[in-house]
Parts: sequence; structure tokens; C-alpha cells
Amino acid sequence: MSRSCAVCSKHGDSLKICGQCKDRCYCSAECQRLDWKSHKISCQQKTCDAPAPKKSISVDVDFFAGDDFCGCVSIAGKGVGVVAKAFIPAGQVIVQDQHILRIDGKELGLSDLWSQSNKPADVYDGKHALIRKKFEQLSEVDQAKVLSLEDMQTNNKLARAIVDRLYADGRINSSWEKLYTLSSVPSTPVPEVQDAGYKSPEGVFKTNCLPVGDSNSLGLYLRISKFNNSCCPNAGYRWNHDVQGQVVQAMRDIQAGEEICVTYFHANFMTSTVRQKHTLMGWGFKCQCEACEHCDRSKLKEVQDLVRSLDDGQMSDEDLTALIGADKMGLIQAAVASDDRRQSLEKLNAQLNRASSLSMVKRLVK
Ligand SMILES: C[S@@+](CC[C@H](N)C(=O)[O-])C[C@H]1O[C@@H](n2cnc3c(N)ncnc32)[C@H](O)[C@@H]1O
Repeated sequence: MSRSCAVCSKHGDSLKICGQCKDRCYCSAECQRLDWKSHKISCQQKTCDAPAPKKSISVDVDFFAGDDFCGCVSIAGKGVGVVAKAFIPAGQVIVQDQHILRIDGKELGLSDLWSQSNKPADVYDGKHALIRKKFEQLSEVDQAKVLSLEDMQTNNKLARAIVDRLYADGRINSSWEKLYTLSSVPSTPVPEVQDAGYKSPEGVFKTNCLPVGDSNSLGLYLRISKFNNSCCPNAGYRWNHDVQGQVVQAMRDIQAGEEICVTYFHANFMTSTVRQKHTLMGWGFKCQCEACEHCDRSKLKEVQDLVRSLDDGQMSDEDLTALIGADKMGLIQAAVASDDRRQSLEKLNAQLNRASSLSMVKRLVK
């Protein structure tokens, strides 16, 4: 909208806005002073009519209060995570959860919303608008609960740079600024606002959404959103048809005090370097699960050389353990083995995909 000075009608970029009603523009303090006598009444009226600023609601965000199996705690480098309060046997359903917010592919004219969920396609604007609409239909308390979840998108500098580049190249219709019209921040857009720890419902949704059953829908689940990722998880998500919700189920025995982690993607065939890229691009974090932590490539090379020299019988077990530290040794060896195993699994998987006869498949499987 083109604006002009309320007194002399001058147009321009340097117009100042009335600080009280935020409605009238002036080219200079002189024009504003001249207008005050007549503007005073409507200015006060506008100020009184303006909606009161939203109060921030405090909600109980301990979604696991009173839970028998698990609770939330701070985990170094990962924000909050879920830990077992008692021994959990393999197979146990740990948590079941119904979505608080859901968007449907049908509402957007899409046939496969899940596979579109990480693509900044033209439908992006529509998806964001729909998330925002559904968010605004929630009660204030539920809105506060949603905004208490992690948002790695709004603050994700890398994703922001990619979206802005796609926008500049004309491949999507909106800039980052427009996609993330922030609801939980002061109304004036502040360029650096995304870097200051603010959140948006769209960002929270994108960080945490999961499919709703096998339908063409995505949902936001409050409790399930608290589980961190691991590339060697002890639990997994599963859709439970009977309760029409997602559940987290133990994949092996879990000891009291152990962090309960799921996997956000199929990490079986990916080495640590590929996995780290994947979590960084997809969710904006560098995975710090045990398998990745001990697979720092620079350390890995050093350790692999050491392990090889051990294999050649050039170094005793004791010497190697003394060099690395007994506590780290087991984990590092497991990580090296895990990376090597994942690499050969990836190769095998590619060969299986290319196999042109049953006998070839049989040979590879063997
Ligand atoms: C679904 S939320 C999990 C709960 C979250 N930690 C919280 O405090 O609410 C996903 C976010 O948790 C963090 N996260 C999850 N797994 C992680 C991991 N293995 N290493 C580092 N950060 C992790 C990342 O910030 C990620 O974007």
C-alpha cells in the first residue's frame, strides 16, 4: 500500500508513523505537530480499540507428569529428552499419543503429503497457511503447549539460506520472512529475529510432525515430540490402529536411567558422515547420539589405524586401551564396527537392488 504524509500528501520511503496509533504517516515532525490537534481524538480512539497484547500463558509442559515408565530431563547437547524411570522390557509400549493438530493432503490437493513434507515446493505456502489456520483454532493453552515444543526450522540458518536462494531463483513463491510470519514474537519483522531463539507454529510442526496412520495426513504429537534421535535406537515409533495414535515401543530391554531414543530416518545403510549431513539438512541439528558421537571422522581415522595395527598384532590390547581410555574404547570400537558394517550393508543393498536374477539375489543374501 502506498502511503503519504497526512498533512502535505508527500510520498516517500522515509515517512514516519505515529508512534501511538501506528496508523498515520508524516514526512516530518513539523507536519505531525500541525496535525496533532485534529488527529488527537482519532488517535486515542484507535489506541483504545487496538486489541490488547496477547498475554503469555504459562502451561504445564511436563507432558510425562505421573507417567510410570518415563520422564523428561535435560540432556547435554540435545535440549530435553526422555529417560526410563524403571526397567522397561523389550516390546513394552512406553507411550501412546494422539495428535493435537493435523493437516490433510486432501485439503491441499496433494496425494502424498509425507513425501512432500521436506520439499520447499510451490505448495509450501498453502501448507504453512493451513498449519497456521489449524493452530489458531486451538485453545490458548494448547497453542502454548505447541509453542513449548522444539522449533529447529525458524532458527535454522541453513534452511533459511536455502529457502531464500530458491526464492531468489524464482523456484518458490515466498521468502523465508513470509513463510515464517512469526506468531510468538513482536509484530514488526526483525531481520535477525530467527536467530534469537523465536518459534513459529509452522516451524514447530515441521520439526516434530509424524504421519497420522497410513492416511495422507501429518500430525503433531505432544509427548512423542520429546523423544530424541539415535542412530542405534532402543525404541521405535509405530502407528497403533486400535488407539488411532502413534506409540513408542521398546525395541530392546531398557535400563532405568537410560535415555529412550527413536530414529527419525532410516539410518541403517548410512555411515556417520552421511547421517550427520542428513540430520543437519533435515532438522538443523548435528546428531550427538552415541553412534555419531564416537564416529568423529578425524578421530575415527586415527582409531581405525590403531585398530588395524592391533589387527596386525603390532599393538597389544592393553596398550591401545591405555592410549584411548578404557571408558571410550568399547564405544569407539563399536562405532568403527558400526560404520564399517553400515558401509558394507549399503553396498549389499545397492547390489541387491541391481540384481537381475533370483540366483544372483540368493548368492548376495548368502
Ligand atoms: C522432536 S525434538 C526432540 C525433543 C527436543 N530435544 C526438545 O527439547 O524438545 C527434535 C529436536 O531435538 C534435538 N535432537 C534430537 N535428537 C538429537 C540428537 N541425537 N543430537 C542432538 N540433538 C538432538 C534437535 O534439536 C531436534 O531438532
